[in-house]
Amino acid sequence: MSKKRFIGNWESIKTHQVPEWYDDCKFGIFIHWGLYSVPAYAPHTWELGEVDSKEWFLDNPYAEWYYNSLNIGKGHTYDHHVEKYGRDFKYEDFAPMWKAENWDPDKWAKLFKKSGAQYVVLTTKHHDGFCLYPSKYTDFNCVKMGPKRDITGELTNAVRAEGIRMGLYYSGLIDWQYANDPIFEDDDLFGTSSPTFEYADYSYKQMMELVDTYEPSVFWNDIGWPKQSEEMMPYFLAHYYNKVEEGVVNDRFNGRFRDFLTKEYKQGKVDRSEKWEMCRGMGLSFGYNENEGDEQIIPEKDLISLLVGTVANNGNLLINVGPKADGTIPKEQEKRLLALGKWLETNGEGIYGTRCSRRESVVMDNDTAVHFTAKGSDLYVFVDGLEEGTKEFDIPNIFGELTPLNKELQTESEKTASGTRLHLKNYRKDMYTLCFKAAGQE
Ligand SMILES: C[C@@H]1N[C@H](CN)[C@@H](O)[C@H](O)[C@@H]1O
Repeated sequence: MSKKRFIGNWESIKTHQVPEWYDDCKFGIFIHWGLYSVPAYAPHTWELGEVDSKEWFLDNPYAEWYYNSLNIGKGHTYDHHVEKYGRDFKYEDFAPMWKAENWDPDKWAKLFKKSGAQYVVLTTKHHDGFCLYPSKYTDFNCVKMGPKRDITGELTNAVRAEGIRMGLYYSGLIDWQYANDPIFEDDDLFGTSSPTFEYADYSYKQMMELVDTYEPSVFWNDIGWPKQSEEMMPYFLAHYYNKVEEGVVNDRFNGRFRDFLTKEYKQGKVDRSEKWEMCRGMGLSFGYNENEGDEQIIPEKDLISLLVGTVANNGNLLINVGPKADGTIPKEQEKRLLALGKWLETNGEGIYGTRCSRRESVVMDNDTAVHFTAKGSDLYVFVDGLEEGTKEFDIPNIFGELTPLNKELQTESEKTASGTRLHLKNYRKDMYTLCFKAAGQE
C-alpha cells in the first residue's frame, strides 16, 4: 500500500490514525536530564495537583524547575542555592560543570531493554532552553558546552540498536532563554511564556530540525505551542507524519490536535474510550533530586500496579528516570526498572499487544482490585493488591479455568454461584500483581 501523504491543513492532519505500535507497546521510559541534573535539588514536597499552583511554585518539587525556583528569589531551593553556590552564581554557570563523565548510552539502552520498555522519550530541550543536541539555532547546547557530546544522537542510536523506539520531548511554549519572568502560578505559564514572534520562529525551526535529524517515533511537546505560530502547526505535523510514517504526538499542542491524551501524575482528564498515556517521576520530581532516595520513590509493588491499572484502561505508562549529572542512573531507580522487567517477563503476555477488555476494572471490598485486558477472544485477569499469604480470592463474573501466567504459583479454581474462587497455595508478595489467562472468555 503506498505511503499516505499529509498536507499542511487541519483537514489532512485529522485523518491521521494512531499506529498499532503505540497501542501495543504499553510501557515507555521518560528521561529528564540536563543542567538541572548538576544541582539536582528540590524540596520533597507535594505530588502534582495536591496543592494549588501558588503554593506549588514556591516550593516546587520538580528539580528540573531549578531555574524558576531561583528566579522567584525565595523558597527552599533558592536558599539552598545561595548557601551552596552563592547569590551571584547563575543557572547557566552549571553548564561547564555538567560533564556526563560516566555516561554510557549503550548501558542505559540495555537497562531499558531489561525493564521491558518499548519506547523512550528524552528531553531535547526543557524549559531552561538548554539543548541536548547540536541545534543549528543556538550554541546553548550539549555539544558546544558541558558534556560536549550529541546526547540525543548517541542515545537514539543505542536505544534503536536494542529494538526500542525513540521519542523526543520538546518544551514548546516555555524557554527561559527567551522569556524568563518568574512563574508564580499556572496563569503565568501561559500568560508570560515566550511572547515573541522571534521565539515562535526559533521553536518551529528547532522542532523541524529534531524531526529531520532524528525522525522520532514520538514527538512529545510540552506546555503548549506559541500562539504567534499556531497556524504553522499543521505544516509541522504534516512534515512530521510524512517523514515519520508511524509517528505520534501527544495532546500538548494548545488542544488543537493529538494522537493521544496525557496525564501527569493524577492530573489530566482521560477515559478508556481514547488512547492516553500517564507520565510521572518515580518520586515527586522528573529531574534527579538528591532529596529523593529509596524511601521517597514509588515502591516496586505500586509501580507494577500503576502499569496494570493504566494498561487495563487503555493507557500507556511513561515512567521517568532522572539520571545524575555524571550519566549514571540512580541505583534506586534502576532497581524499579529491573523489578518491572522481571514481572513483565512472567506477565507480559497479558500486557503487550492487548486491548481494553469489554469488562471494566473492579475494586473489591478488601481493597484488592481486578483488572482485565483482552487479546482476541482471550481474557487476561489481573488480581492486584493481595496481602502476603492470601489463601483464596473470589473473582466475580468469570467462570471457568483461570491459568496463572506465573508458573511458580500453585492455584485451584472453584466455580461458585457468582464467579470463580481461586485457591492460592503459595502466593508471595514478591509475585506482585497476579495475572491469569481465561482462554476464550473475552
Ligand atoms: C513532564 C513534565 N511536564 C511538565 C509540564 N506539565 C513540566 O513542567 C515538567 O518539568 C515535566 O517536564
